[in-house]
This record gives sequence, structure tokens and C-alpha cells, in this order.
Amino acid sequence: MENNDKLIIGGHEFNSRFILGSGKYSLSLIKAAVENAGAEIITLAVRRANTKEHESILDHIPEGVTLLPNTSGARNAEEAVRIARLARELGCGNFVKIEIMRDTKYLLPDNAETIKATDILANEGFVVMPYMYPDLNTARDLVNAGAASVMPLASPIGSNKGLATRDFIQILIDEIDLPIIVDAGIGRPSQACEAMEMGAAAVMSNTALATAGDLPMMADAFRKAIEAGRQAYLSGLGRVLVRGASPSDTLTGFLRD
Ligand SMILES: CC(=O)[C@@H](O)[C@H](O)COP(=O)(O)O
Repeated sequence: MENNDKLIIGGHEFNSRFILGSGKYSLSLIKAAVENAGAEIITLAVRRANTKEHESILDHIPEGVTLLPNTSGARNAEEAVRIARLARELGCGNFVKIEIMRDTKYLLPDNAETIKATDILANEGFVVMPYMYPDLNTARDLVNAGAASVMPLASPIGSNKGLATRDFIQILIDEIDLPIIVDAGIGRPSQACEAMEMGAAAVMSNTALATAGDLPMMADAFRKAIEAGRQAYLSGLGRVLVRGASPSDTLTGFLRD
């Protein structure tokens, strides 16, 4: 069956709605993770592409997969811009995921600096995907700055705690006319599925796979969950009763009479 349900980011079309983080597991597992996840986009810390070691992450990423270099390590807009430009010089393409963190304890993104970096890099022709704390005003500023998607955190990076910011992500999904990609803290396939049922355009995960007992098998489970959540969203979820019950068939009422 032809898949007409594409994820479109900065004019580029993707079939998969699972974006894979690569930072927390070994190079030898990357190919299997991408294949089992069905992922078409994989993030890459620029320091891992720019290594002097004989093995570079770039050698392990299957052909046809879009690289999403991130600016991890940046503490302000200026540093993020510098890392993004370096990634482009290294041949990593035009996509960039902006990650700016001043806080080293909770690793929360700096929304104000993220808006500044988005503005500069979008003007330089990058496809900018900013990681952000889910806040509607910030999201609107990111749209105006030229972002190609918005990536709100579900819970702190690496926590596997799931959709702690659920209601605020829902506001972004309802109000922002860009793909909302739920990032960070998604610890289980069921949480990824829920994000997709809410109407998220895609989910990104790294730690959930990296800390799983069997990484490729977990990648497969995430792929299925994300597809199921998308399908449920597109089919229109059934309503929830505020109170009472509703009989499953009319016969119940008939027998009582
Ligand atoms: C911003 C950031 O670093 C996250 O994208 C991370 O790569 C994924 O978060 P988890 O490791 O919590 O899945």
C-alpha cells in the first residue's frame, strides 16, 4: 500500500516518524538500531563526526538516512551557531537540531538562546529543528524565526519518565502550524504511542533504546508503537464519557424490559 502520510520537515519528505538519537550506544549497534526502528533520520553529535579516531559514526549510518547533527555542548546561541556551521563544513548536510543548555543539572534547554540561534541558522539556509521547553510563546517565536519543526521535551533528557509535560505539548500540537516532534524522556513504546495519538508529528528517542536489554528489539517495538499511535490519531480516537456508562449493544436494554 502506498504511504501518502508523509512527515514533511523543511520541504523534505519522510515515511518514518521515529527519529533516532545515537549518542548513548556503541557504533556497532547503530545500523541495527536504524534498520529495526525503520528510522530515516538519525541525530549525530558533531564531536562524534569530527573525531580523529579511525572509526567515525558516519561510517555506520546506512545510506539514504538523513543526518541530523545536533549542537550538544552549546551553552548559548553563538556556540550553537558555530557547531552548526562546523557540521555543514564536515559534510553533514543542512539539517541541524539546536540544543542549548546552560543548566548542567537538569539539562533543560535555554529557550531564549534557542530562538536566537534558530533565527541566525534559518537565515543561512539550515533546516532548523530546535529542542525546547514546551512553551507556546517560545514556539511562536521559533515559527517566526524560521524553524522547520519544534521539538518539545517530554521530561528531562535520559530520564525515561515519559510525557511529564503532556498538557503543554498538546497546546503546541493544537496551536503551532509546524511538525511537533516529541523529544527527550520518552522511555517506553507506550509513551511514544501516546504522543502520536495526541497528534505529534514524530517522536525522538535515544536513552530508552540505549538502556534496553535488547536494543534492536526495542527499536522494533518503538517503530510499531509509533505507527500504531499515528494510525489511531488519523482514525480519530473515540470519545471519553465524563460520567456513567454506555451499553455496548442495544440487546442489554431489551432483556431488562
Ligand atoms: C536533547 C537531547 O539530548 C535529546 O534529544 C536526547 O538525545 C533524546 O532524549 P532521550 O535520551 O531522553 O531519549
